[in-house]
Amino acid sequence: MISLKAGSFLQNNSTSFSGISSFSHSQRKVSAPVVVALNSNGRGGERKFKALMESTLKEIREGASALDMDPKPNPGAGVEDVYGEDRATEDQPVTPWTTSVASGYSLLRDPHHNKGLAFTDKERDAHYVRGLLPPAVVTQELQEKKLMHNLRQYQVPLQRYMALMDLQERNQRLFYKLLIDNVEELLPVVYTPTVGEACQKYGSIFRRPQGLYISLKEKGKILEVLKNWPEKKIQVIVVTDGERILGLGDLGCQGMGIPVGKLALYTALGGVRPSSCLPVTIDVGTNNEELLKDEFYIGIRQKRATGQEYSELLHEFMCAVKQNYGEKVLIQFEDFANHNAFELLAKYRASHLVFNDDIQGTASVVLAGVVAALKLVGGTLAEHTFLFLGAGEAGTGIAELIALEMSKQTKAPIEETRKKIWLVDSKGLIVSSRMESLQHFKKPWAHEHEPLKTLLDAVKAIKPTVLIGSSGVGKTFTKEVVEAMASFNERPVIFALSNPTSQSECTAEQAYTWSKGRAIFASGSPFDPVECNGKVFVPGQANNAYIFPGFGLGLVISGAIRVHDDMLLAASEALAGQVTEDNFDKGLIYPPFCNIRKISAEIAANVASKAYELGLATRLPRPANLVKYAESCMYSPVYRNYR
Ligand SMILES: O=C([O-])CC(=O)C(=O)O
Ligand SMILES: [Mg+2]
Repeated sequence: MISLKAGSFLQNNSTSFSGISSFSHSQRKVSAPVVVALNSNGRGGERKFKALMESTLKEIREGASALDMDPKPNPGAGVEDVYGEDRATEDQPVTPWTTSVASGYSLLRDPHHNKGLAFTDKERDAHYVRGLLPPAVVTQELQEKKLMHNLRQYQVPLQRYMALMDLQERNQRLFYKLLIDNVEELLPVVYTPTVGEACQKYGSIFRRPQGLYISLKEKGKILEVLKNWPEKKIQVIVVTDGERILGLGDLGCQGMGIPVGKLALYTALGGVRPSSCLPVTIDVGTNNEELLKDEFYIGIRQKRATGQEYSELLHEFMCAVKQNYGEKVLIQFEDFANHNAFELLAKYRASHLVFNDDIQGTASVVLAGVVAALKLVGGTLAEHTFLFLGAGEAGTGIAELIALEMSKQTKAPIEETRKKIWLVDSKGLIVSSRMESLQHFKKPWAHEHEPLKTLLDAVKAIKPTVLIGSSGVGKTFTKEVVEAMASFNERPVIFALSNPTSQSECTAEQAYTWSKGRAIFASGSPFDPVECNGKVFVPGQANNAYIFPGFGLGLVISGAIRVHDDMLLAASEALAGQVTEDNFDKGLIYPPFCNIRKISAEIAANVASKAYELGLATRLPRPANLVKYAESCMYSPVYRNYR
């Protein structure tokens, strides 16, 4: 039994040699190695293993609990916590059935436990790392200071990205500490816009796999592939098929940067622990000719599979995930092309815990921004008129959520409230005479109007109070468009949502100068503050990064089994509620990102509360104070002491 377990450890971890050698270390001198208890459910075949291990592990168990657990409140003896792990208590210590062992050199090479120069002298002795490090012992804070200093030396954003990815591979806790403490500075590096460039060059900068690759070659074997992933307790999966990466189009297998980046934010911004996160890229080929010809391309070299071949692979994936991780694992769809995104969401929302960030997350964050903006411009939602450029996932997703909220507020049927919202696509204003040729997700927006070809014509005819860009095409909010908005609105609300920065419909500077400083502006990718007529304007970042980490945390802590639209409204309400008077005074419609963990806890609590109300939560009893509970569940990147 032991050899079987050791074998599977060998198979699943590239540290095979160290696994064996330090395991024998552990038999020689049991208090020496770092031992990590992964699970204590004592299931089936593992029982025997547990019994066999029991005597050996007795002495080293103290060390185990020091490493395994985050310093969090104990929800009760023998109680499974939200991470599905049993917590040790005085009368009921954790009894590990699976161990992985790392000490000495392999400990320094293990990003989950490596602390670099922060290993104390005692730890260096106890864990066989003495002499493997230079003599200085430093704090995590000093390491952080040094890394930030080094990062700032790089002028090229992609170099910063690569340095951060290296850090994540080297020392996970330090990576998250850096990200959490410097969120405003580092978000544009690990996320939009730099992550877009990283995906474009992913084949060249690829060093180590950071997630699972499921290609057509894995058809029929997806369950096995999932089992190859070293972590077993997965709670959040972000999956892409790479067909519409940000506004950059089809990047095939190189879209992996997106799930990796999104999940880094799940941990840093939402506190979901890194070991519970799984990035996945489904590779069904790419229609990107340049990539197909690129010798460094890392995906399968063929045109995209479509139709039955595509949906069978996706279905196998969805079933395997549920079979392997259960009902409560969240699957976040990210950057799928429109045609698949809507279909996948509709197909799986009743049977799986699924969430499409581009449709639903973006909708929730924009609704929050619009609600906050109304405090500055006045009027209720239903008193405003909305015009979108772009009728894809983001555009129709936002439009629908705004219509839903309007309908809740006014009690008017949603068919009525939709009439306050107009969409322009590549063929012009969406109107009823185009109904026949429209894709199904555009049909609800085909209102009675004469056909109009351009955005400018539509702006002049519809006279929207709120203009939202979600087209993925940059520079489309021209001077004429912004000036037209400013001609009939005292405070035009303008959201340029497309990512990365190169695809933004206009820049912050353009919005402010062309509107003579009157626009209330937010964008998907970050822009620096702008000075206009002697005044400084701080643009908002209407990015789904405000929502998905807290939203996911809310689902996790309540054990939700399905996503309901009311949860999106709950998330949106919580976010809008975090904008302070002080923020409004500065013209801000989103709270600053530096408070994001607090914001995420509020969002999580509101979402969890809705899950309980709707009877979709399985974690019982409901914690009395959901905000406090959400905060207590958040991952802390502070180093642990290894006794
Ligand atoms: O990643 C982002 O910044 C927002 C997003 O989901 C997208 O643009 O597809
Ligand atoms: Mg996206």
